[in-house]
Amino acid sequence: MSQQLVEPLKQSLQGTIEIPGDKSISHRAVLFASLAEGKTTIYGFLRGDDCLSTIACMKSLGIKIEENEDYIVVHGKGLQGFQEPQSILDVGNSGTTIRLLSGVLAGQEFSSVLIGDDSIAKRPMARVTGPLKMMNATIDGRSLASYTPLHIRGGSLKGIDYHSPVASAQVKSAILLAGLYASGTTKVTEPSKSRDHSERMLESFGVHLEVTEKSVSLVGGQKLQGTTVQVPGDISSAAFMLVAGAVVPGSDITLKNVGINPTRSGMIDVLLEMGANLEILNKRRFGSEPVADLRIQYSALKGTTISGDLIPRLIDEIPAIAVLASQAAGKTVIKDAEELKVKETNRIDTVVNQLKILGVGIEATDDGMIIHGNSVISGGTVESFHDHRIGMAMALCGLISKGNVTVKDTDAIAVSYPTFFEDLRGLMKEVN
Ligand SMILES: O=C(O)C1=C[C@@H](OP(=O)(O)O)[C@@H](O)[C@H](O)C1
Ligand SMILES: C=C(OP(=O)(O)O)C(=O)O
Repeated sequence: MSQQLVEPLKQSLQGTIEIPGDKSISHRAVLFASLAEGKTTIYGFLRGDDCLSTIACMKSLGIKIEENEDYIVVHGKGLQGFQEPQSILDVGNSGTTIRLLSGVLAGQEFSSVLIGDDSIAKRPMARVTGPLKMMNATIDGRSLASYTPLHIRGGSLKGIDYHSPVASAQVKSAILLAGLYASGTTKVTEPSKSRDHSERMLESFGVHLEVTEKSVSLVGGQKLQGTTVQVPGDISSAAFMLVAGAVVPGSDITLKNVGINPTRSGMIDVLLEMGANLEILNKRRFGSEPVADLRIQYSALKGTTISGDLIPRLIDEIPAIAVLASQAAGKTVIKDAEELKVKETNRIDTVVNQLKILGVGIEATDDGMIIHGNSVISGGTVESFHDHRIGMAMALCGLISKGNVTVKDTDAIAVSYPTFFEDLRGLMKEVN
């Protein structure tokens, strides 16, 4: 098993790095480009394990994808261009791949089987297979298609007006993708707005959608046209570097080309609320997505409460936020975040249990956690449990601990941020 020893820093973090491509947007770029007619060129694609799983699945469905160092080219075949896969489609560790792909496969007359790793086997699929079955897809799987392996045979779909019980962009996107194949209109309404990358990107491929505060609808049969996509840096990866800059004394770092889509930027709101010295510089657009450079300098922080509609805007950043909160003055309360329980691990349990091992004052609650600030991180050995975000959060602790922190199973970090340790080391080199 891979592991990394992180030693307490004797210096501050300084310098500028470019954050790797956004994982959510990279998945969508390959998937939508495959559904489109003609060629799509994607710049800034994240070569993380999850997005590579999406590429592998699209190749198994007969799509030609050229992978170059700086860009990839997808030769889309249109909505009806996929071929029946010759073998099982393996999504690895990626919830986004299996859920979005299920929406596409629901529109295909052929049969496909989807599996993933041990983590995927525990993640709920009924939230996607339920509405897809309402649209007429035939889907089987463990516990009535609640868990993998999933067997999907689609075709002849009808549009639905679906009220999702969870704010989930994966659910919303899967239904909208199936909606492209359905007769009539498909509409999804959510309890709070989830990330809207699918809506923005479908529009740039030429699809017309009706968007309101909490709902999206589209009419089936619309064609996608190949285009060029420039993927912004992933704010969920940037979050770990932002926390490092905020908590390592004397630090001053700049992260370039970070996506600041308002449905994803809850981390920025939280940092500012906690008193971080954060500047949002050089705001501009990469296609339909807003980006900026983020400069963060070490400063005193205070605890906060994070709840309600803010949660979907920072759900993947909570492991990083827990580390940030451990260094703030006072208590930080995170609530309404039950969704953490169904990520790569139960992130309420893994964050709380691993941070406790390192000496952080932290308690789990039913829907989140309470983190006690001014915690002294003593050091020790912790595990990622093959959850990339847990691995990175624990590594951050090593930078500010009294003793060394050993993080086990750090290979998992390649799921979303393959150059994490390299980038951190880069910021250590450019020293005072
Ligand atoms: O659509 C996406 O790209 C994602 C949506 C979120 O999941 P849910 O849709 O389950 O909320 C997020 O946690 C995940 O990392 C990526
Ligand atoms: C939950 C995550 O991803 P996915 O659902 O795609 O596995 C994540 O990246 O934190």
